[in-house]
Amino acid sequence: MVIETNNITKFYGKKLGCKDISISVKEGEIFGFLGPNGAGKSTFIKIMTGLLFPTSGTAMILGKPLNDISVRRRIGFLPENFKYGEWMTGEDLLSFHASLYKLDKNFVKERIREVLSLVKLTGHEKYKLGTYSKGMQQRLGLASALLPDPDLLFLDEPTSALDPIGRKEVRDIMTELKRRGKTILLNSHLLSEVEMVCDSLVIINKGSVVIQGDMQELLKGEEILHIHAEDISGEILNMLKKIDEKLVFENNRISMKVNSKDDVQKTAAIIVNGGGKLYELKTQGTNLESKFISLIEGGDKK
Ligand SMILES: Nc1ncnc2c1ncn2[C@@H]1O[C@H](COP(=O)(O)OP(=O)(O)OP(=O)(O)O)[C@@H](O)[C@H]1O
Repeated sequence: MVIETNNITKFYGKKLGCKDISISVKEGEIFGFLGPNGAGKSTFIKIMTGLLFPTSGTAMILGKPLNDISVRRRIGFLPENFKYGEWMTGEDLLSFHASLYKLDKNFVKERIREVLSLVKLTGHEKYKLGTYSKGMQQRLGLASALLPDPDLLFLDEPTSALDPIGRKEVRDIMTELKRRGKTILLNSHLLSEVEMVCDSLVIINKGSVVIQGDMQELLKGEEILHIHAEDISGEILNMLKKIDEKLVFENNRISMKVNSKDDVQKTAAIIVNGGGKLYELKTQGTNLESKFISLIEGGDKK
């Protein structure tokens, strides 16, 4: 495991930041770290990157305990809403960060050339940051986090301010980094994006873990069936309600939950054998957004 935490808890005085967070992040995966505003995500990321001390709990990062300073060189961090001086050029910024990372001077130029190429900013390094678009600034932030060639990257909302093209560019970089064997912990509110790139995820709410696991596993199972049919009798409806008692029937359209492929086939048979005219039947898997909302809202009602 690249990250293994054990009951990480942080109190700011009496105020809870996060509580008993135990997660496992595997090598080479993109791990989604999700939760509503104020859930405790930034608190946890700050603890992992050494910017905050936990009140209690332990963690191993890249095989070393949390407070081991040697690990910091192997970690890259792109904070949320970072802001750099507009008067600097891209090259100035990367050189400055390379000196903070204490990179070998003989190797800095070559490394800057590499990270610029990775984030597709080659040729822009002599321009001032004030002339960069938000997408370019974000990619430069990523380039800076990549300078020490980290094994583990923490990305805090890397695409929230970007348009769809900018998001795709950052997504492509994440995929390329994963291809190179890097591990990424991604904090994002853009759930469709998380669904596209992440292998596993954790959702936290009010400081605590609500659910965690493999993305495919978490989204497996329940599917929604959308049906267009005419001549749906009360008898057909009653039989369909045995599959989903909360189904919705309106204007010759039925939406219902099914748990297996068998249920899909059974549904079609009930309609056709009952004399209904079936025009369309399609399945839609549970998406991360609906799962997220049901978990968070369900938790709030408790
Ligand atoms: N420096 C601080 N002092 C006191 N309370 C804090 C501090 N930083 C965060 N908190 C509190 O800790 C809780 C978790 O905040 P945190 O910023 O970690 O959440 P988050 O999930 O990152 O939220 P967002 O998605 O809005 O960035 C919140 O209730 C917040 O008010």
